[in-house]
Amino acid sequence: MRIHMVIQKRSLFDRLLKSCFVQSSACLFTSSSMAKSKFEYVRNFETDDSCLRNCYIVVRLDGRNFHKFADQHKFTKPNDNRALGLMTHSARSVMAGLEDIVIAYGQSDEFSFIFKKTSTLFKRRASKLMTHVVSQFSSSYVFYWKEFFGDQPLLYPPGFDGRVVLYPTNHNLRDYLSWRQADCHINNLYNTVFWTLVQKGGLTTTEAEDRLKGTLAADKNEILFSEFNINYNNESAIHRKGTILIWEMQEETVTKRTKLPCQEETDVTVTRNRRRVREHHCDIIGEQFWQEHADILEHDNP
Ligand SMILES: Nc1nc2c(ncn2[C@@H]2O[C@H](COP(=O)(O)OP(=O)(O)OP(=O)(O)O)[C@@H](O)[C@H]2O)c(=O)[nH]1
Ligand SMILES: [Mg+2]
Ligand SMILES: [Mg+2]
Repeated sequence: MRIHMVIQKRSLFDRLLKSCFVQSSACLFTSSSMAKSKFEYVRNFETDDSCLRNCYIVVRLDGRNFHKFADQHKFTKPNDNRALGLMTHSARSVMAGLEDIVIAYGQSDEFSFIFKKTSTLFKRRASKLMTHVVSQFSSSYVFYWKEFFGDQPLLYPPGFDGRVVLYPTNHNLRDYLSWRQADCHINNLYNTVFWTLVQKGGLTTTEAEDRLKGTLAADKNEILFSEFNINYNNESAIHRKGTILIWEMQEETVTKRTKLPCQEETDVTVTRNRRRVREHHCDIIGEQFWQEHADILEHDNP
């Protein structure tokens, strides 16, 4: 009985204390619109992560543990076009929402988004830029999953990591993109030979691995050509080169039904130029792509 009383007193005391606290803190917020709460100082713990001016801002995301994710969702080997299509569709959704992205490049489970040098989006704060890109991409990946994978259910929520890298010159940025495309080429050539040896050559995965140990690109091309009559250069460009997304002006013709005063309703054809994201699967290491799309890169600073 005594214990019960003590507990009751204690909870009454707690409630009183709580109500006092709520009233006093409410006071802090409402007494004057200029007043700041005593907690305001914690803002100062935030660090300034704004990206250096005059640099391209690259946000690269990459699927978390996609080796396992691909196995569990029965991705075809070495390349799954449903998976690549979904990656590209999600990247388009990122670009559509963030117009300062001038080019994006994707392969395998990764995508890089390049913001123009002069972008002032989110005050160039790295964390804001990166989280917007990665969250928009991730939610799109899940949202559009069924459109690409049909009856294959999504078994668990996939995750993507993100990083921000700054490149001060066009030369650096082009080398960055060349690095990613070279990576795509190296991995795809290896995977193509590896899975051809397994799927068409009847080798076990261990035997195929042993066979490829120490081989150069020329050796891999030779195995494909002489043993399987496959010319690697004729393999699909999306797998060899990856995916490049850029903005391009596209003429769009729409028919509108209009009615002028004192006239009957008529169909009027209107043509306008619209900015659209276009997909390419070409070489971006050489000069040609950059000459054909000279507006992507800004002039280097003097
Ligand atoms: N079968 C198949 N697997 C793919 C495809 N695209 C990506 N993957 C898998 O995804 C992996 C991506 O490589 P990484 O990003 O280096 O490795 P990860 O397993 O995602 O690991 P972390 O990125 O470090 O979390 C590849 O090694 C493949 O196993 C595809 O089209 N088909
Ligand atoms: Mg990954
Ligand atoms: Mg990867």
